[in-house]
Amino acid sequence: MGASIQINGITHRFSGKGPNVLENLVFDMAAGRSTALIGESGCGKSTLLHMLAGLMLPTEGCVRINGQQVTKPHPEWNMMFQRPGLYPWLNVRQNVALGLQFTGKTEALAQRVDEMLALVGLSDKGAARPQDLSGGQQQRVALARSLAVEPDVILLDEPFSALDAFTRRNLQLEVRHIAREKNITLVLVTHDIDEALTMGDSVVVMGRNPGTFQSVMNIDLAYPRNPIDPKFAKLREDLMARFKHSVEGQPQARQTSFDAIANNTNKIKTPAHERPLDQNNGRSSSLPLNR
Ligand SMILES: Nc1ncnc2c1ncn2[C@@H]1O[C@H](COP(=O)(O)OP(=O)(O)OP(=O)(O)O)[C@@H](O)[C@H]1O
Repeated sequence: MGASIQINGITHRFSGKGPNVLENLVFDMAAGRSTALIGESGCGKSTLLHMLAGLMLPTEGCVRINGQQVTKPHPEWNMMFQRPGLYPWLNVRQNVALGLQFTGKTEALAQRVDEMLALVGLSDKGAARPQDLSGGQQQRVALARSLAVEPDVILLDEPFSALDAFTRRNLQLEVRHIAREKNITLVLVTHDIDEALTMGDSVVVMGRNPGTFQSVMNIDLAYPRNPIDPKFAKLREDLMARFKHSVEGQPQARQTSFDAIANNTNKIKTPAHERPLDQNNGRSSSLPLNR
């Protein structure tokens, strides 16, 4: 399991004469790595994620997963959204089984569903209806459904943003732990700097108008990561500075965006951690550094 992802010179316009929404994005993700995308609202994070999922094709360039050009969705490249997307007329077990049924992986289905429910800590909720579960439990069901098909890739579009802080943190740790155990490649879109630092092996900061990759930070911290660790705090400070730089670099800089992110984090003043972009995974990259 696990798949490498190549973002290969992606430029995108929604209409022929419209502006570039994304411009010349280049990035490689190794199999089993986790990459967090952060950036101002409207910089194109979700658009890019939809392209990784094969739900949308770029105007120029392409996405390759394990070397194959992505032209349509694939059952083993799973997307999880802010809303869990469960079917209310099915119980938890039936919701988890759905992914397996869609992909035709019905061998030992009941056993597989049991395993997945145990993995996400919901063994006692199989007969419950989704609407009788908490928001965090519903996201766990969605996670179990995603994991059941043994995905190579999970794409997360702000999946925990509607949850309370405690549940959110537990799920961040659990999803990262499970993905590491199963060598699943993760791509996470988030507005939450601590979430990016908790879950990402790399954090990519995007700029807006058009959407570009501004800088990449490799996060050399052991898992599980703890926001009160001084090293975590240093990385947070650096990432905040990079994010602020990306906002100020925009033609129409919007300080409010930066403030919104800044208010999401605990501020601890420490020197910045730096790692050059061209050391990313030991590969060269054409992304511009933003310092
Ligand atoms: N179907 C569409 N047609 C035209 N423009 C679109 C379409 N979808 C998105 N856009 C525009 O593309 C840009 C990027 O949108 P996208 O949703 O990818 O940004 P985002 O970074 O995910 O934003 P947010 O953080 O607010 O979710 C925005 O300017 C948006 O208005």
